[in-house]
Amino acid sequence: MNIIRTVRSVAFSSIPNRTLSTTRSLSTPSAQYTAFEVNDKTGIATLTLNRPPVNSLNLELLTEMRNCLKDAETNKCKGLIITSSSNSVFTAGLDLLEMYQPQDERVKSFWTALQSMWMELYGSKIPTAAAINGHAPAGGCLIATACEYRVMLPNFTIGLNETLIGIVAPKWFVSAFLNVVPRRVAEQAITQGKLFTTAEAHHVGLVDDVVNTKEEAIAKCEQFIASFKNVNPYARALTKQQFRIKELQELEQQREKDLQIFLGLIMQPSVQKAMGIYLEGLKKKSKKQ
Ligand SMILES: CCCCCCCCCCCCC/C=C/C(=O)SCCNC(=O)CCNC(=O)[C@H](O)C(C)(C)COP(=O)(O)OP(=O)(O)OC[C@H]1O[C@@H](n2cnc3c(N)ncnc32)[C@H](O)[C@@H]1OP(=O)(O)O
Repeated sequence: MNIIRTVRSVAFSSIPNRTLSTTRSLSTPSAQYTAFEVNDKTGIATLTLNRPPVNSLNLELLTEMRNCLKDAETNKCKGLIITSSSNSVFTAGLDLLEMYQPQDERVKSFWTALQSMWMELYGSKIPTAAAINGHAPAGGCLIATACEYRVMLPNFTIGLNETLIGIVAPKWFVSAFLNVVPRRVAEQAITQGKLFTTAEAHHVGLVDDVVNTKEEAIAKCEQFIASFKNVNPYARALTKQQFRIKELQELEQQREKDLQIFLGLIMQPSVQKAMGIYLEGLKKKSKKQ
């Protein structure tokens, strides 16, 4: 048994407030794209996405995220904060290269990993918060809306822009978005593929707060998590479940169908063509910078 395994077995509810070190890493030695740390004093876990240049969500990153989410719950962390190691991108959403001219088995594992990660995050028993310290299009917005609280830094963008790429945001992407913004705003924005600026996102309620630095964003998330300190965690988890069970059950029961719909859509020649053009545009823009 290595040190990391020993740490993993610690339940944070049993750690007194006066532990010596500030944070401890729970990342597995094989973690490539994430850093996962727990603050000894608060018991709050921070999952930092770290896949330069833009944290695009590939199979490996999604799998690591899911493992961290499970660990946070198993270790009875007081809450979980998701953030990014980049100064300008929270996550660029799904890795388009996983869906463009994909390999059969890999693309299936990729979508299945996305479903699993989302169900783990959306259904997490512990309080979850997103410190959005950069752009959060599409899959980035999906992660943010799966959390219970969002705080964002100024002058970035967030939203479900799938229609601009010629793809469709699945129902479970939409339902989480609908939890935080009014239906009318959601329908218009998602059909337009609208990316909201931070200020617009705050105005429509897509993010709860706006702050100027990553440190302030983390502090806001900690405050949100601390707001449950007098609440029974079991009662809290069951109450949260009542709000979220419908979407979770729906996806759980329809996982295979959802996968087949995804494959059917992305494998259409017109969709592949649109994705290719979009990727080309991103590459051209990146070369100009
Ligand atoms: C009847 C129907 C029922 C419903 C059916 C549903 C079926 C389901 C269908 C499928 C659903 C899929 C859902 C998809 C969700 C997604 O998340 S798709 C991804 C969407 N993401 C984006 O559009 C963001 C694109 N990226 C950007 O806009 C910018 O990169 C940025 C995030 C704003 C950052 O800008 P900047 O810092 O300037 O970086 P760049 O220079 O642009 O990029 C650097 C390199 O990274 C590459 N890249 C960027 N984003 C991605 C990405 N998402 N995937 C892969 N690669 C990406 C970019 O090309 C650059 O590469 P190089 O040129 O090689 O350096």
